Amino acid sequence: MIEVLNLSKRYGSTVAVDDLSFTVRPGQVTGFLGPNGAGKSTTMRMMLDLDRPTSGQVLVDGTPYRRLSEPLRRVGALLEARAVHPGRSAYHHLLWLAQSNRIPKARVWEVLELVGLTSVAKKRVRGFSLGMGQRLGIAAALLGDPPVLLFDEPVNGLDPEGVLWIRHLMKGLAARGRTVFVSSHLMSEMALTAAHLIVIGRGRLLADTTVDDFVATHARSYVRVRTPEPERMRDALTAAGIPVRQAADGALEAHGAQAPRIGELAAANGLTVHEVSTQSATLEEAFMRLTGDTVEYRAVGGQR
Ligand SMILES: Nc1ncnc2c1ncn2[C@@H]1O[C@H](COP(=O)(O)OP(=O)(O)OP(=O)(O)O)[C@@H](O)[C@H]1O
Repeated sequence: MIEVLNLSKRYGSTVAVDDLSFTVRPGQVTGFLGPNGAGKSTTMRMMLDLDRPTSGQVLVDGTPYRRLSEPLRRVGALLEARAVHPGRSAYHHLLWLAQSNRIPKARVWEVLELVGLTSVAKKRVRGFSLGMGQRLGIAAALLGDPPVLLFDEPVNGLDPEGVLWIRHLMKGLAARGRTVFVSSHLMSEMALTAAHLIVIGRGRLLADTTVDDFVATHARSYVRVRTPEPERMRDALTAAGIPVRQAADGALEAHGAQAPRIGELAAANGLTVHEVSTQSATLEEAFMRLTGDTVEYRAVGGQR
């Protein structure tokens, strides 16, 4: 379990993390979301004592990180910019980490196998692709078989097979009772991986809830209708009290009614329809709606 307690971090006049409190529980994958600059990496660094809080604290299974003995056995972490000596091999990098935490040598080969790097274990890290570097970082996180795991953008640089692998890995770890906390900008992937979400914006907590609740609360499903007579269809929907708007491609979007009702209305009015499809609410849409006002960097004229 990870407890974040009234955590704040200032860099000069920038408030990176602002009185943040939440708990990450074992047995499920918890996603950590927020726009660029929201304070996710800063929060994760403070969880690992790589950055000192201005105020507040983080407890890992009841203890601050700096007081953990053999920390790799308690918390495994993949942070975005992981420092690996480029002249070292993957094997020697992991061996060096293992020895500092009294982890047996055999475990090094085990994690190399687990992340699929056995065949390049003795090659220098300098020649590694982005994806191989990610796998090595994940191997390091798993080395001490810790109960708590933090991953900052773990699918960064991974190909589709790698993305699928990490999804199964994280879910598997959670299913075996681990605490798994993972940040990502890939909403579709997060929707498939996480059960719970912590969402922050400008360093503040915006949501602490299940993925299903989050989507249901912040995004709405609607029915998309294409017809050669959009004006008549719009009138029929409006007369039935169903709010409707027109999409950029000319299709109608009917809100607050199910597809069968729309089909029945079309039939009752003698309207031809070419499409009546339910558009399910997505995590991405919910995220955009909730965090829209907290986005720090946005392209001029950018569409949301
Ligand atoms: N070492 C630092 N010195 C000064 N400001 C910093 C430092 N680290 C982070 N910040 C600032 O703190 C804020 C939060 O940054 P942070 O990297 O934690 O956000 P993030 O949510 O991880 O963003 P991203 O999604 O882009 O990785 C930003 O405004 C950033 O510019």
